[in-house]
Amino acid sequence: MPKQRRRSLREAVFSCSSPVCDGSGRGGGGGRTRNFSSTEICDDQTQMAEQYSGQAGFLCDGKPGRGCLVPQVTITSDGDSREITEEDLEEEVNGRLRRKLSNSSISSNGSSTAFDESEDDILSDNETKSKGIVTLEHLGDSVDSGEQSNAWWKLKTIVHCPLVATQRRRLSWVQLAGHKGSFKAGDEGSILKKFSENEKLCFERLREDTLHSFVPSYYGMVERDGELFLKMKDLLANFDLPNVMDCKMGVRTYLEEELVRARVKPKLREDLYNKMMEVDSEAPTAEEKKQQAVTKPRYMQWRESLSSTNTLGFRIEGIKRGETCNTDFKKTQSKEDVIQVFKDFVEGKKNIINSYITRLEDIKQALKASEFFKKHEVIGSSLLFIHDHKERAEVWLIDFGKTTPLPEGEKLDHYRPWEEGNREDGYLWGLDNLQQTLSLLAGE
Ligand SMILES: O=P(O)(O)O[C@H]1[C@H](O)[C@@H](OP(=O)(O)O)[C@H](OP(=O)(O)O)[C@@H](OP(=O)(O)O)[C@H]1O
Ligand SMILES: Nc1ncnc2c1ncn2[C@@H]1O[C@H](COP(=O)(O)OP(=O)(O)O)[C@@H](O)[C@H]1O
Repeated sequence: MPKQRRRSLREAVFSCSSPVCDGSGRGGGGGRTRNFSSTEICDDQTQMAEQYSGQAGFLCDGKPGRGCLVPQVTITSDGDSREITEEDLEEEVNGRLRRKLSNSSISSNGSSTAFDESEDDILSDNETKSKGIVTLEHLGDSVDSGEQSNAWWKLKTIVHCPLVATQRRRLSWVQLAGHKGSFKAGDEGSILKKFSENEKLCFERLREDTLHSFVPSYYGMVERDGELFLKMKDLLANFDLPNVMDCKMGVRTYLEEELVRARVKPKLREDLYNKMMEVDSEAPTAEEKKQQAVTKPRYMQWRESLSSTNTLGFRIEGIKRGETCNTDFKKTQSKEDVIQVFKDFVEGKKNIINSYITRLEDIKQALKASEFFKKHEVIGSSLLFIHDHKERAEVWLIDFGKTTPLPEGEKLDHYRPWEEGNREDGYLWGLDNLQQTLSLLAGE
């Protein structure tokens, strides 16, 4: 998700093109979240809950032999959370909201369009960098150090505790990709994702689209502790210790405008250079080594060519399987490797593979019928695969932070190869390949 998400509540409220909350009550109404009290869990876990309390969340790391930190969002110090309502509009008019939010960390000079920051504006602080930045120190006790050479990390402390189902669920929420600190726990069955104007608009448009039943329900904007969030259905909520896979779709993972921006005003990124070096110290060119930095498109293109993004039109970002989690798939490129990863993920269970195949076909039909899909460049969006031991299996479309509308009257077919200017994303080509991959697995 792009960094443009930090905008003031004022801008967000006034730029809202449709009613702020859908009024469906699906998200639990008042939006006040429930504190995870340590008295609700067994004594052994009290300390753990306190330790996690207030963290932004755990994130899978992606480094071989480094930790995967699962459920940060599940136990947060709740703070005050409320939905942004029509009343806020009035309060804003009366100038009171600003005072209420005087300690807010939201920037008050956010941009007016979704992606109009210069390269310089993008990501200068650690907090907003994407996965790979992990609050490892907080998970020390739950990581089995005997497995440090293994990309799969156990989450022993977390899942072996004698908790009731809801508590177990809360403790097993996982963020497999994306930006550290993006998510917080919402009230029952919902999660909060850091506000992005662009993603909000997508959610609003998707409500009216054929795709709506394949996208997490959107419950509107909420404000918590002075920060804005999008409230949505927690797709893991109805599963018992689910296995989860994030597959990033498309042949391209950056926006054309990011490319243009990098050309006009290149921003050399040391953090991306370091991420590159961690995977392959031979990857940077001599010049990049000298600069100890790369541009974002260069990094993104390298990630695409290393993984299956360019060759298959999708890539595996991360997996949680049982008690373990792995985001070390940066070099998973060949069809055979991808099949093997899926095979391990579904533990060879045909029912699950078949449910996934059916669901993907339904998704494809919905995409082909979707007005939204025709008119949007879908970049960086993922399919989230979820199943559990009862062999329930679902696939959902998530992450619309970089899904952008085309100019009026233009359409994409999502199959054509990308050339700069045509804005094609290869989404359907990737979906065909994904379906084919699962069919090959089903036929084994
Ligand atoms: O997966 P790794 O190799 O860590 O690279 C990440 C992902 O591509 C992020 O996309 P996503 O959020 O879809 O996972 C992207 O965020 P954007 O979505 O903002 O492009 C990050 O850009 P920066 O956040 O600029 O570092 C980039 O560093
Ligand atoms: N609605 C949801 N329900 C459950 N998990 C989710 C949901 N949305 C996102 N996630 C988890 O969070 C991760 C990152 O989400 P994403 O929207 O891609 O964040 P970002 O915009 O920071 O890239 C996903 O890989 C998935 O594990």
